[in-house]
Amino acid sequence: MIELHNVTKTYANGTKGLNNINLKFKQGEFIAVVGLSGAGKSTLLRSINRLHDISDGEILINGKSITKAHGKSLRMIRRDIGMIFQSFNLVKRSSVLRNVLAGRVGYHSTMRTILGRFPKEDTELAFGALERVNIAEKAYSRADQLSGGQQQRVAIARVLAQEAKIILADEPVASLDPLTTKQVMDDLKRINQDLGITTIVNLHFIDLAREYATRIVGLRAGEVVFDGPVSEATDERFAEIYGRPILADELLDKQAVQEQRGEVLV
Ligand SMILES: Nc1ncnc2c1ncn2[C@@H]1O[C@H](COP(=O)(O)OP(=O)(O)OP(=O)(O)O)[C@@H](O)[C@H]1O
Repeated sequence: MIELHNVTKTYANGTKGLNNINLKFKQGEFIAVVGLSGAGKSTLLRSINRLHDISDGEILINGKSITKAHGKSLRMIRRDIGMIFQSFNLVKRSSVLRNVLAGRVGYHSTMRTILGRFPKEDTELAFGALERVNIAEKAYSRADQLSGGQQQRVAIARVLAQEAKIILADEPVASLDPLTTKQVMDDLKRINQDLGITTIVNLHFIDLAREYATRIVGLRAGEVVFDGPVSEATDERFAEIYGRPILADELLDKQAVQEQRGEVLV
């Protein structure tokens, strides 16, 4: 369970990234967070694993306050939370396997991980993770020799090797083409269903959010303006929330169709 109680994040320049947010996410949920650019989606995800310190309120992860934790207890809470980024965040010149093993650093001493001495069980875990996202054959390739979709799968495998109980994915498909986007979203969904990992994904495309999530949270100007099941997250409802109709570039399928036809997006 992830609980946000009256969470506000004010940046140093006075901008309110989040304004008095209250949310609860149950174990195993697949949540899509949607909203226009600047709505606070990244701030929300980065606050949950405390990449950002919040200014007010409290965030609890399985009953433990990540807001108040420090030292070893903070590291222990963070070990259960895996992060996936738009830009993959791999060590490009390292092998795929080494990148996936990086998910194990929270379990060992710094010296051991610097020397790259991971136990045999970790290597087995890493291969299992790569198999789950269907790229075990790439284990010894250099990360930067892989396509964007494959690199994002390595990032997913790294989170699996971490044995994370929560996955936070910040626009994980924003750098990918529509076909690869669906493959990566399929991986995230399968992992969510097979392993019961709570998954929170920031998405730009509303139709993609509807296709994969079970619950949608809509943000506007740092506030929750929608929180409900996919069935209620209609284009009409979002048009109301955004104060204007949904644009083609907010729908993946429409965008793909228009791109194929060589049409200009409106
Ligand atoms: N480091 C920062 N300093 C000051 N303001 C920031 C900082 N990071 C984000 N903001 C502001 O906080 C608000 C929320 O930003 P955030 O990046 O969370 O939005 P977002 O919904 O993820 O948007 P995008 O899809 O463009 O990434 C915006 O007004 C943004 O300009």
